[in-house]
Amino acid sequence: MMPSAAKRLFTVPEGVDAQDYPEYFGILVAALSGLVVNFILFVAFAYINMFFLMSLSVSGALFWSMAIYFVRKKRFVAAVNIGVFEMMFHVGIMVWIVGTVYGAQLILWPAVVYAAFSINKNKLQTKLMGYLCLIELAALYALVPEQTNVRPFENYASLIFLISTVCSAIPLMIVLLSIKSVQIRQRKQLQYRANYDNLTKLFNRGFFDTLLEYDNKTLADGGGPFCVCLADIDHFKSINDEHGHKIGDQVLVEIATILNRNLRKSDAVCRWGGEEFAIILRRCELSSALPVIEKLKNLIASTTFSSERLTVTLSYGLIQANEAETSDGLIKRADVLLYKAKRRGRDCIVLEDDS
Ligand SMILES: Nc1nc2c(ncn2[C@@H]2O[C@H](COP(=O)(O)OP(=O)(O)OP(=O)(O)O)[C@@H](O)[C@H]2O)c(=O)[nH]1
Repeated sequence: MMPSAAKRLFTVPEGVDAQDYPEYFGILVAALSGLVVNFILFVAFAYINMFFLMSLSVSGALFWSMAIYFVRKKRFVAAVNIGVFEMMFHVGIMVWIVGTVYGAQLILWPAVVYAAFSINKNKLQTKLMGYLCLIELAALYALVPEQTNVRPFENYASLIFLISTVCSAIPLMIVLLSIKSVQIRQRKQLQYRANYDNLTKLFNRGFFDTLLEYDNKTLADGGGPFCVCLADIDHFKSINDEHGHKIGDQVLVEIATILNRNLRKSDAVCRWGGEEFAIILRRCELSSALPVIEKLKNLIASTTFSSERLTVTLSYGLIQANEAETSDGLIKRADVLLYKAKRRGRDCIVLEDDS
């Protein structure tokens, strides 16, 4: 079982959005790794009585603890800056004392990448910190004389260099993979927002247009027939006016759920506009589409919506797609029928041959 302090540490603080989780955990894991590394260094230096380097590890641990504190306080930029500063400071002094042969300077590579971590950090600050790390790296190579005789490490230079390489590569990988997961999550979110309606989670109009064009092409290429239905909530304005927008939103979401659940997987439903929905019924003619829409109409009419237990009806315009018809033409035909349904007193389905 995870001890309660560790559990608390990995419990995301209130106010951190799900989209910021990779950033939060990336910074937290990097800071915890920094803390652990400094602890190990402290023990190692204590073992060989190197008191100054021990105190350096203590200061390093303090900086990483501060970084953890800031990330918990949702101050991601401050946490990153403290981490980068710790790495620069620590590496600079270490290399000044023991030289470059032991590879402590390699930790500046993950520092460059870590500098770019927080999304909220401005570009100039990120660039500046990255370049400072690189300038420090170059300066250490240029100014610090090579030393291979630092006691008691004189016979272990290549082994310590290998350990430094691994210890630099691991945080580099952690930071790069965290940045990658932030990127993937953001791309998925963008794709979702481009295709779906935020409130009802149905397809949005833009994506529906694309589907409709595809279905038109399929029909022209000899694919099966399909139907399109436009449906609009009746007197929705009065629901908003009498019960408020929040209840109006609830009604929209609940209607969307009914439409989605009661259509086949191969059909498609979208939020066409404010209180209007569009449906594609695939591989069916008007005679089989009508009972489906009638079923939806009856289901909605017999359901009570929202916490206010409202009854709601919709008006419907239903058409079958003709060959060589544009998406715009299809929607216009369905819209004319929907308008007719409204004029007929609402809560009804209108087809083209209805007089
Ligand atoms: N709550 C909520 N209301 C919305 C949203 N989008 C549009 N509306 C409302 O939907 C209402 C549409 O009103 P109208 O176009 O007059 O239509 P109606 O009252 O449904 O009347 P008919 O369509 O003629 O039956 C307006 O009051 C809009 O503010 C939304 O996302 N949430």
